Amino acid sequence: MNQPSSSLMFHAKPAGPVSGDIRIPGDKSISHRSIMFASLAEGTSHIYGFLPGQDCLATMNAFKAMGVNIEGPDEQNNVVVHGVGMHGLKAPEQAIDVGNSGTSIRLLSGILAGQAFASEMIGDASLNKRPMMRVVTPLQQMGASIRAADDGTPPLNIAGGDSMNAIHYPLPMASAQVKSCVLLAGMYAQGTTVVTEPGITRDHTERMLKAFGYPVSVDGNQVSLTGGSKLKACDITVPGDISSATFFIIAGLIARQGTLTLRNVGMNPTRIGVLNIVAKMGADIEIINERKAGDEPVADLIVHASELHGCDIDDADVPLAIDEFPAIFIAAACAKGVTRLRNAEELRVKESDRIQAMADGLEILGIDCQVYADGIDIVGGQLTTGTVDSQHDHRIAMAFAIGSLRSSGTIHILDCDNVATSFPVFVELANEVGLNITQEIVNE
Ligand SMILES: O=C(O)C1=C[C@@H](OP(=O)(O)O)[C@@H](O)[C@H](O)C1
Ligand SMILES: C=C(OP(=O)(O)O)C(=O)O
Repeated sequence: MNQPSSSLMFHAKPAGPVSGDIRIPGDKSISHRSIMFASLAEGTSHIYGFLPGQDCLATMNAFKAMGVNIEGPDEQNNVVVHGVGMHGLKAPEQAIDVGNSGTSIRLLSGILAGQAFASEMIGDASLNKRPMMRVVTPLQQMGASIRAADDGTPPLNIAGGDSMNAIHYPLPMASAQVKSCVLLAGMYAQGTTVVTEPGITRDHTERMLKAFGYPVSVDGNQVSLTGGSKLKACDITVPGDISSATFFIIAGLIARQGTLTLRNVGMNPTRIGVLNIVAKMGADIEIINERKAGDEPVADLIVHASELHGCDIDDADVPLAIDEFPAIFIAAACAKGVTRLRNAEELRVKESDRIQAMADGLEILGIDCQVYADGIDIVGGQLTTGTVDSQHDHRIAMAFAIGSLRSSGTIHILDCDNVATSFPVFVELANEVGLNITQEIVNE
Protein backbone atom coordinates (compact mmCIF):
# COMPACT_ATOMS: atom_id res chain seq x y z
CA MET A 1 0.00 0.00 0.00
CA ASN A 2 1.22 3.53 -0.76
CA GLN A 3 2.18 5.63 2.26
CA PRO A 4 0.07 8.81 2.49
CA SER A 5 2.31 11.70 1.41
CA SER A 6 2.67 14.67 3.70
CA SER A 7 3.71 18.27 3.34
CA LEU A 8 4.80 21.07 5.63
CA MET A 9 2.54 24.04 6.25
CA PHE A 10 3.51 27.33 7.93
CA HIS A 11 1.06 29.33 10.04
CA ALA A 12 2.49 32.84 10.37
CA LYS A 13 0.69 35.01 12.92
CA PRO A 14 0.90 38.80 13.14
CA ALA A 15 3.92 39.64 15.31
CA GLY A 16 6.69 42.09 16.06
CA PRO A 17 8.70 44.06 16.98
CA VAL A 18 11.61 42.47 15.13
CA SER A 19 14.90 42.79 16.94
CA GLY A 20 17.99 40.81 17.85
CA ASP A 21 21.39 39.86 16.57
CA ILE A 22 21.69 36.86 14.25
CA ARG A 23 24.31 35.28 12.02
CA ILE A 24 23.25 34.51 8.45
CA PRO A 25 24.01 30.95 7.21
CA GLY A 26 26.34 30.24 4.29
CA ASP A 27 25.79 31.39 0.72
CA LYS A 28 24.14 28.78 -1.49
CA SER A 29 25.84 29.77 -4.75
CA ILE A 30 29.29 29.81 -3.14
CA SER A 31 28.68 26.53 -1.28
CA HIS A 32 27.78 24.73 -4.54
CA ARG A 33 30.85 26.06 -6.31
CA SER A 34 33.17 25.27 -3.38
CA ILE A 35 32.26 21.56 -3.62
CA MET A 36 32.61 21.51 -7.42
CA PHE A 37 35.98 23.24 -7.59
CA ALA A 38 37.45 21.50 -4.54
CA SER A 39 36.44 18.13 -6.02
CA LEU A 40 38.21 18.90 -9.31
CA ALA A 41 41.27 20.35 -7.59
CA GLU A 42 44.53 18.60 -6.79
CA GLY A 43 44.90 18.27 -3.03
CA THR A 44 42.70 18.75 0.03
CA SER A 45 40.48 21.82 0.44
CA HIS A 46 38.74 22.99 3.61
CA ILE A 47 35.41 24.76 3.30
CA TYR A 48 34.31 26.82 6.31
CA GLY A 49 30.67 27.82 6.82
CA PHE A 50 29.19 25.58 4.11
CA LEU A 51 25.40 25.81 3.71
CA PRO A 52 23.90 22.42 4.67
CA GLY A 53 20.76 23.05 2.59
CA GLN A 54 19.33 20.27 0.46
CA ASP A 55 20.47 21.92 -2.80
CA CYS A 56 24.13 22.09 -1.77
CA LEU A 57 23.96 18.59 -0.27
CA ALA A 58 22.69 17.39 -3.68
CA THR A 59 25.83 18.83 -5.27
CA MET A 60 27.95 17.20 -2.57
CA ASN A 61 26.26 13.81 -3.12
CA ALA A 62 26.80 14.09 -6.87
CA PHE A 63 30.57 14.35 -6.36
CA LYS A 64 30.57 11.59 -3.75
CA ALA A 65 28.78 9.42 -6.34
CA MET A 66 31.64 10.22 -8.73
CA GLY A 67 34.22 8.93 -6.28
CA VAL A 68 35.24 12.10 -4.40
CA ASN A 69 35.97 11.63 -0.70
CA ILE A 70 34.16 14.44 1.13
CA GLU A 71 33.99 14.73 4.94
CA GLY A 72 31.28 16.71 6.73
CA PRO A 73 29.54 19.03 7.06
CA ASP A 74 30.41 18.90 10.78
CA GLU A 75 28.56 20.82 13.51
CA GLN A 76 30.27 24.08 12.49
CA ASN A 77 29.32 23.39 8.85
CA ASN A 78 32.91 22.80 7.87
CA VAL A 79 33.67 20.39 5.04
CA VAL A 80 36.88 18.70 3.88
CA VAL A 81 37.15 17.74 0.21
CA HIS A 82 39.89 15.43 -1.05
CA GLY A 83 40.11 16.60 -4.65
CA VAL A 84 40.66 14.12 -7.48
CA GLY A 85 41.99 16.54 -10.13
CA MET A 86 40.42 17.65 -13.41
CA HIS A 87 40.27 14.11 -14.84
CA GLY A 88 39.84 12.07 -11.66
CA LEU A 89 36.04 11.76 -11.46
CA LYS A 90 34.58 8.26 -11.90
CA ALA A 91 31.38 7.32 -13.74
CA PRO A 92 28.41 7.45 -11.33
CA GLU A 93 26.64 4.08 -10.94
CA GLN A 94 23.21 5.60 -11.41
CA ALA A 95 21.53 8.80 -12.52
CA ILE A 96 22.58 11.81 -10.45
CA ASP A 97 19.54 13.19 -8.61
CA VAL A 98 19.93 16.93 -8.04
CA GLY A 99 16.48 17.36 -6.50
CA ASN A 100 15.19 20.94 -6.63
CA SER A 101 18.48 22.57 -7.60
CA GLY A 102 18.82 24.52 -10.84
CA THR A 103 22.36 25.55 -9.91
CA SER A 104 23.44 21.92 -9.51
CA ILE A 105 22.07 20.68 -12.83
CA ARG A 106 23.21 23.65 -14.90
CA LEU A 107 26.75 23.97 -13.51
CA LEU A 108 27.27 20.21 -13.38
CA SER A 109 26.24 19.87 -17.04
CA GLY A 110 29.29 21.97 -17.96
CA ILE A 111 31.60 19.75 -15.89
CA LEU A 112 30.04 16.46 -17.05
CA ALA A 113 30.26 17.51 -20.71
CA GLY A 114 34.05 17.39 -20.30
CA GLN A 115 34.26 13.91 -18.75
CA ALA A 116 35.21 10.66 -20.45
CA PHE A 117 32.11 8.84 -19.10
CA ALA A 118 28.37 8.97 -19.76
CA SER A 119 26.03 10.50 -17.18
CA GLU A 120 22.41 11.37 -16.56
CA MET A 121 20.95 14.03 -14.26
CA ILE A 122 17.41 13.95 -12.91
CA GLY A 123 15.48 16.24 -10.57
CA ASP A 124 12.20 16.77 -8.73
CA ALA A 125 8.81 17.85 -10.15
CA SER A 126 9.72 21.56 -9.97
CA LEU A 127 13.14 21.14 -11.64
CA ASN A 128 11.51 18.95 -14.30
CA LYS A 129 9.60 22.02 -15.51
CA ARG A 130 12.64 24.30 -15.81
CA PRO A 131 14.34 25.19 -19.12
CA MET A 132 17.59 23.36 -19.88
CA MET A 133 18.14 24.29 -23.55
CA ARG A 134 19.95 27.37 -22.25
CA VAL A 135 22.82 25.04 -21.24
CA VAL A 136 22.26 22.28 -23.83
CA THR A 137 22.61 24.69 -26.79
CA PRO A 138 26.06 26.14 -25.92
CA LEU A 139 27.38 22.74 -24.79
CA GLN A 140 26.32 21.20 -28.12
CA GLN A 141 28.09 24.08 -29.90
CA MET A 142 31.21 23.12 -27.94
CA GLY A 143 30.95 19.57 -29.27
CA ALA A 144 29.21 17.81 -26.36
CA SER A 145 26.64 15.09 -27.01
CA ILE A 146 24.04 16.25 -24.53
CA ARG A 147 20.27 16.10 -24.72
CA ALA A 148 17.29 17.14 -22.67
CA ALA A 149 13.72 15.80 -22.83
CA ASP A 150 11.76 16.79 -25.98
CA ASP A 151 10.34 19.87 -24.29
CA GLY A 152 13.83 21.05 -23.26
CA THR A 153 13.51 20.08 -19.58
CA PRO A 154 15.37 17.46 -17.46
CA PRO A 155 16.52 14.75 -17.46
CA LEU A 156 19.82 15.64 -19.10
CA ASN A 157 21.80 12.87 -20.77
CA ILE A 158 25.46 13.39 -21.54
CA ALA A 159 27.36 10.88 -23.66
CA GLY A 160 30.83 11.90 -22.45
CA GLY A 161 34.09 11.24 -24.26
CA ASP A 162 33.61 14.12 -26.71
CA SER A 163 36.47 16.39 -27.61
CA MET A 164 35.32 19.87 -26.71
CA ASN A 165 36.13 23.09 -28.53
CA ALA A 166 36.09 26.62 -27.16
CA ILE A 167 33.33 29.03 -28.23
CA HIS A 168 32.56 32.73 -28.04
CA TYR A 169 29.12 32.77 -26.48
CA PRO A 170 26.92 35.83 -26.07
CA LEU A 171 24.47 34.82 -23.32
CA PRO A 172 20.87 35.18 -24.53
CA MET A 173 19.77 36.03 -20.97
CA ALA A 174 21.51 37.41 -17.86
CA SER A 175 22.19 34.08 -16.14
CA ALA A 176 25.11 33.22 -13.89
CA GLN A 177 24.20 29.55 -14.18
CA VAL A 178 24.58 29.55 -17.97
CA LYS A 179 27.75 31.69 -17.78
CA SER A 180 29.22 29.27 -15.25
CA CYS A 181 28.20 26.18 -17.24
CA VAL A 182 30.00 27.43 -20.36
CA LEU A 183 33.10 28.47 -18.39
CA LEU A 184 33.30 25.11 -16.61
CA ALA A 185 32.99 23.26 -19.93
CA GLY A 186 35.61 25.69 -21.27
CA MET A 187 38.16 24.27 -18.80
CA TYR A 188 37.87 20.99 -20.76
CA ALA A 189 37.87 22.62 -24.24
CA GLN A 190 40.65 23.32 -26.72
CA GLY A 191 41.21 27.05 -27.00
CA THR A 192 39.82 30.14 -25.29
CA THR A 193 36.15 30.28 -24.35
CA VAL A 194 34.64 33.76 -24.14
CA VAL A 195 31.26 34.49 -22.55
CA THR A 196 29.57 37.89 -22.88
CA GLU A 197 26.65 38.74 -20.61
CA PRO A 198 23.83 41.16 -21.44
CA GLY A 199 23.76 42.36 -17.82
CA ILE A 200 26.20 41.77 -14.97
CA THR A 201 25.36 38.60 -13.00
CA ARG A 202 26.88 37.06 -9.88
CA ASP A 203 30.60 36.46 -10.37
CA HIS A 204 31.31 33.75 -7.79
CA THR A 205 32.55 31.32 -10.46
CA GLU A 206 35.13 33.78 -11.75
CA ARG A 207 36.32 34.66 -8.23
CA MET A 208 36.55 31.07 -7.09
CA LEU A 209 38.30 29.80 -10.22
CA LYS A 210 41.00 32.40 -9.55
CA ALA A 211 41.21 31.34 -5.88
CA PHE A 212 41.81 27.75 -7.05
CA GLY A 213 44.59 29.01 -9.34
CA TYR A 214 42.75 28.74 -12.68
CA PRO A 215 43.54 31.76 -14.90
CA VAL A 216 40.39 33.71 -15.84
CA SER A 217 40.20 37.14 -17.39
CA VAL A 218 37.32 39.53 -16.84
CA ASP A 219 36.83 42.63 -18.98
CA GLY A 220 33.56 44.43 -18.24
CA ASN A 221 30.78 42.03 -19.19
CA GLN A 222 33.15 39.58 -20.91
CA VAL A 223 34.76 36.59 -19.18
CA SER A 224 37.29 34.28 -20.79
CA LEU A 225 39.40 31.27 -19.93
CA THR A 226 41.56 28.80 -21.80
CA GLY A 227 41.12 25.06 -21.48
CA GLY A 228 43.73 22.73 -20.07
CA SER A 229 44.84 24.41 -16.82
CA LYS A 230 44.48 22.88 -13.36
CA LEU A 231 42.70 23.70 -10.12
CA LYS A 232 44.84 23.63 -6.96
CA ALA A 233 43.26 22.92 -3.56
CA CYS A 234 42.53 25.96 -1.41
CA ASP A 235 40.54 26.87 1.68
CA ILE A 236 37.21 28.66 1.22
CA THR A 237 35.35 30.71 3.82
CA VAL A 238 31.72 30.93 2.74
CA PRO A 239 30.08 34.29 3.55
CA GLY A 240 26.47 34.48 4.75
CA ASP A 241 23.88 34.38 1.98
CA ILE A 242 22.45 37.81 1.15
CA SER A 243 19.50 36.00 -0.45
CA SER A 244 18.67 34.43 2.93
CA ALA A 245 19.49 37.68 4.75
CA THR A 246 16.92 39.43 2.55
CA PHE A 247 14.00 37.83 4.40
CA PHE A 248 15.36 39.37 7.60
CA ILE A 249 16.25 42.69 5.97
CA ILE A 250 12.65 43.05 4.76
CA ALA A 251 11.26 41.72 8.06
CA GLY A 252 13.28 44.31 10.00
CA LEU A 253 12.14 47.10 7.67
CA ILE A 254 8.41 46.33 7.61
CA ALA A 255 8.11 45.54 11.33
CA ARG A 256 6.41 48.41 13.10
CA GLN A 257 9.28 48.64 15.59
CA GLY A 258 12.70 47.24 16.31
CA THR A 259 16.35 47.07 15.28
CA LEU A 260 17.82 43.88 13.87
CA THR A 261 21.52 43.15 13.44
CA LEU A 262 22.49 40.65 10.72
CA ARG A 263 26.06 39.33 10.93
CA ASN A 264 28.21 37.92 8.17
CA VAL A 265 26.19 39.09 5.14
CA GLY A 266 27.87 38.57 1.75
CA MET A 267 28.28 41.98 0.07
CA ASN A 268 29.57 40.94 -3.35
CA PRO A 269 28.70 43.90 -5.65
CA THR A 270 26.98 41.46 -8.05
CA ARG A 271 24.54 40.44 -5.31
CA ILE A 272 23.53 43.68 -3.56
CA GLY A 273 20.64 44.70 -5.81
CA VAL A 274 18.24 44.25 -2.89
CA LEU A 275 20.10 46.91 -0.88
CA ASN A 276 19.90 49.35 -3.82
CA ILE A 277 16.17 48.67 -4.23
CA VAL A 278 15.19 49.04 -0.57
CA ALA A 279 17.38 52.17 -0.29
CA LYS A 280 15.26 53.64 -3.09
CA MET A 281 12.17 52.70 -1.04
CA GLY A 282 13.41 54.63 1.99
CA ALA A 283 15.08 51.88 4.05
CA ASP A 284 17.20 52.78 7.05
CA ILE A 285 20.07 50.27 7.08
CA GLU A 286 23.56 50.76 8.50
CA ILE A 287 26.40 48.78 6.97
CA ILE A 288 29.20 48.14 9.49
CA ASN A 289 32.32 45.98 9.91
CA GLU A 290 33.00 45.73 6.17
CA ARG A 291 35.66 43.05 5.70
CA LYS A 292 36.66 40.10 3.50
CA ALA A 293 35.70 36.43 3.90
CA GLY A 294 38.29 34.81 1.65
CA ASP A 295 37.72 36.34 -1.79
CA GLU A 296 34.28 37.75 -1.05
CA PRO A 297 33.32 40.99 0.77
CA VAL A 298 31.08 40.68 3.86
CA ALA A 299 29.61 43.12 6.37
CA ASP A 300 27.14 43.31 9.25
CA LEU A 301 23.85 45.10 8.66
CA ILE A 302 21.79 47.01 11.23
CA VAL A 303 18.22 47.18 9.97
CA HIS A 304 15.82 49.73 11.50
CA ALA A 305 12.04 49.55 11.10
CA SER A 306 11.29 52.04 8.29
CA GLU A 307 8.36 53.68 6.51
CA LEU A 308 8.81 52.42 2.94
CA HIS A 309 7.47 54.01 -0.24
CA GLY A 310 6.99 52.40 -3.64
CA CYS A 311 9.59 52.85 -6.39
CA ASP A 312 10.40 51.99 -10.00
CA ILE A 313 13.01 49.24 -9.80
CA ASP A 314 16.07 49.95 -12.00
CA ASP A 315 16.68 47.39 -14.77
CA ALA A 316 20.36 47.06 -13.77
CA ASP A 317 19.31 45.87 -10.29
CA VAL A 318 17.20 42.99 -11.67
CA PRO A 319 19.99 40.38 -12.15
CA LEU A 320 21.69 41.68 -8.99
CA ALA A 321 18.56 40.87 -6.92
CA ILE A 322 17.06 38.04 -8.95
CA ASP A 323 16.33 35.70 -6.02
CA GLU A 324 15.23 38.50 -3.73
CA PHE A 325 12.04 39.54 -5.56
CA PRO A 326 9.52 37.46 -3.61
CA ALA A 327 10.64 39.24 -0.42
CA ILE A 328 10.89 42.61 -2.21
CA PHE A 329 7.26 42.15 -3.36
CA ILE A 330 6.26 41.85 0.31
CA ALA A 331 8.12 45.12 1.02
CA ALA A 332 6.21 46.66 -1.91
CA ALA A 333 2.90 45.41 -0.48
CA CYS A 334 3.73 47.17 2.80
CA ALA A 335 4.99 50.38 1.15
CA LYS A 336 3.09 53.56 0.44
CA GLY A 337 2.26 53.84 -3.28
CA VAL A 338 3.14 51.68 -6.27
CA THR A 339 6.28 49.62 -6.92
CA ARG A 340 6.97 48.74 -10.56
CA LEU A 341 9.24 45.94 -11.84
CA ARG A 342 9.99 45.19 -15.51
CA ASN A 343 12.60 43.19 -17.49
CA ALA A 344 12.33 40.38 -14.97
CA GLU A 345 10.91 37.58 -17.16
CA GLU A 346 13.58 35.26 -15.69
CA LEU A 347 11.42 35.18 -12.53
CA ARG A 348 8.93 33.05 -14.43
CA VAL A 349 11.38 30.12 -14.79
CA LYS A 350 12.58 29.71 -11.21
CA GLU A 351 11.33 27.03 -8.77
CA SER A 352 7.89 28.47 -9.60
CA ASP A 353 6.67 31.28 -11.82
CA ARG A 354 7.56 33.80 -9.12
CA ILE A 355 5.64 36.70 -10.69
CA GLN A 356 2.38 34.75 -10.82
CA ALA A 357 2.86 32.85 -7.56
CA MET A 358 3.44 36.09 -5.64
CA ALA A 359 0.61 37.93 -7.42
CA ASP A 360 -1.82 35.09 -6.64
CA GLY A 361 -0.89 35.08 -2.94
CA LEU A 362 -0.86 38.89 -2.63
CA GLU A 363 -4.32 39.10 -4.17
CA ILE A 364 -5.64 36.51 -1.70
CA LEU A 365 -4.22 38.76 1.02
CA GLY A 366 -6.01 41.84 -0.34
CA ILE A 367 -3.17 43.54 -2.24
CA ASP A 368 -3.76 44.93 -5.74
CA CYS A 369 -1.30 43.76 -8.39
CA GLN A 370 -1.07 44.13 -12.13
CA VAL A 371 0.92 41.35 -13.75
CA TYR A 372 2.97 41.83 -16.97
CA ALA A 373 4.87 39.30 -19.05
CA ASP A 374 8.15 40.60 -17.61
CA GLY A 375 7.14 42.13 -14.30
CA ILE A 376 4.50 43.44 -11.97
CA ASP A 377 3.04 46.59 -10.41
CA ILE A 378 2.19 46.25 -6.73
CA VAL A 379 0.02 48.78 -4.91
CA GLY A 380 0.90 49.01 -1.21
CA GLY A 381 -1.97 48.34 1.18
CA GLN A 382 -3.13 46.29 4.16
CA LEU A 383 -2.26 42.58 4.09
CA THR A 384 -5.21 40.57 5.37
CA THR A 385 -5.48 36.89 6.30
CA GLY A 386 -5.81 33.77 4.16
CA THR A 387 -4.20 30.63 2.79
CA VAL A 388 -1.57 31.06 0.09
CA ASP A 389 0.14 28.44 -2.06
CA SER A 390 3.93 28.57 -2.08
CA GLN A 391 3.94 26.34 -5.20
CA HIS A 392 6.65 24.28 -3.43
CA ASP A 393 8.97 27.29 -3.86
CA HIS A 394 11.15 28.04 -0.83
CA ARG A 395 11.40 31.77 -1.52
CA ILE A 396 7.63 32.20 -1.98
CA ALA A 397 7.06 30.38 1.33
CA MET A 398 9.56 32.54 3.27
CA ALA A 399 8.29 35.76 1.65
CA PHE A 400 4.70 35.20 2.78
CA ALA A 401 5.92 34.15 6.22
CA ILE A 402 7.50 37.58 6.78
CA GLY A 403 4.38 39.25 5.36
CA SER A 404 2.66 38.22 8.60
CA LEU A 405 4.49 41.06 10.37
CA ARG A 406 1.99 43.42 8.76
CA SER A 407 -1.07 41.21 8.17
CA SER A 408 -4.36 41.65 9.99
CA GLY A 409 -4.57 37.91 10.73
CA THR A 410 -2.70 34.63 10.28
CA ILE A 411 -1.18 33.78 6.88
CA HIS A 412 -1.35 30.03 6.22
CA ILE A 413 1.26 28.88 3.69
CA LEU A 414 1.03 25.56 1.83
CA ASP A 415 3.92 23.29 0.79
CA CYS A 416 6.84 24.80 2.68
CA ASP A 417 9.08 21.69 2.72
CA ASN A 418 11.47 23.22 0.20
CA VAL A 419 12.53 25.97 2.60
CA ALA A 420 15.11 23.35 3.59
CA THR A 421 16.70 23.59 0.13
CA SER A 422 18.22 27.00 0.88
CA PHE A 423 17.50 27.95 4.50
CA PRO A 424 17.01 25.00 6.89
CA VAL A 425 17.05 27.22 10.03
CA PHE A 426 14.71 29.92 8.68
CA VAL A 427 11.79 29.31 11.08
CA GLU A 428 14.10 28.99 14.09
CA LEU A 429 15.86 32.31 13.33
CA ALA A 430 12.59 34.06 12.41
CA ASN A 431 10.97 33.13 15.71
CA GLU A 432 14.14 34.12 17.58
CA VAL A 433 13.88 37.72 16.28
CA GLY A 434 10.17 38.14 16.95
CA LEU A 435 8.12 36.46 14.23
CA ASN A 436 5.48 33.91 15.21
CA ILE A 437 5.59 30.98 12.78
CA THR A 438 4.36 27.50 13.65
CA GLN A 439 4.83 24.47 11.43
CA GLU A 440 2.35 21.67 10.76
CA ILE A 441 2.82 18.42 8.89
CA VAL A 442 -0.29 17.87 6.80
CA ASN A 443 -1.21 14.45 5.40
CA GLU A 444 -2.42 14.65 1.83
O1 LIG B 1 24.65 30.85 -10.31
C1 LIG B 1 23.96 30.71 -9.29
O2 LIG B 1 24.42 30.22 -8.23
C2 LIG B 1 22.57 31.18 -9.31
C3 LIG B 1 22.13 31.98 -10.34
C4 LIG B 1 20.74 32.47 -10.46
O3 LIG B 1 20.10 31.73 -11.48
P1 LIG B 1 20.14 32.17 -13.05
O4 LIG B 1 21.51 32.02 -13.53
O5 LIG B 1 19.20 31.20 -13.72
O6 LIG B 1 19.64 33.57 -13.07
C5 LIG B 1 19.97 32.31 -9.18
O7 LIG B 1 18.58 32.47 -9.43
C6 LIG B 1 20.22 30.99 -8.51
O8 LIG B 1 19.53 30.91 -7.28
C7 LIG B 1 21.67 30.78 -8.21
C1 LIG C 1 16.49 30.03 -8.29
C2 LIG C 1 17.04 29.50 -7.20
O1 LIG C 1 17.86 28.39 -7.17
P1 LIG C 1 18.20 27.30 -8.28
O2 LIG C 1 18.14 27.95 -9.64
O3 LIG C 1 19.55 26.80 -7.93
O4 LIG C 1 17.17 26.20 -8.15
C3 LIG C 1 16.85 30.13 -5.87
O5 LIG C 1 17.50 29.67 -4.91
O6 LIG C 1 16.05 31.07 -5.72
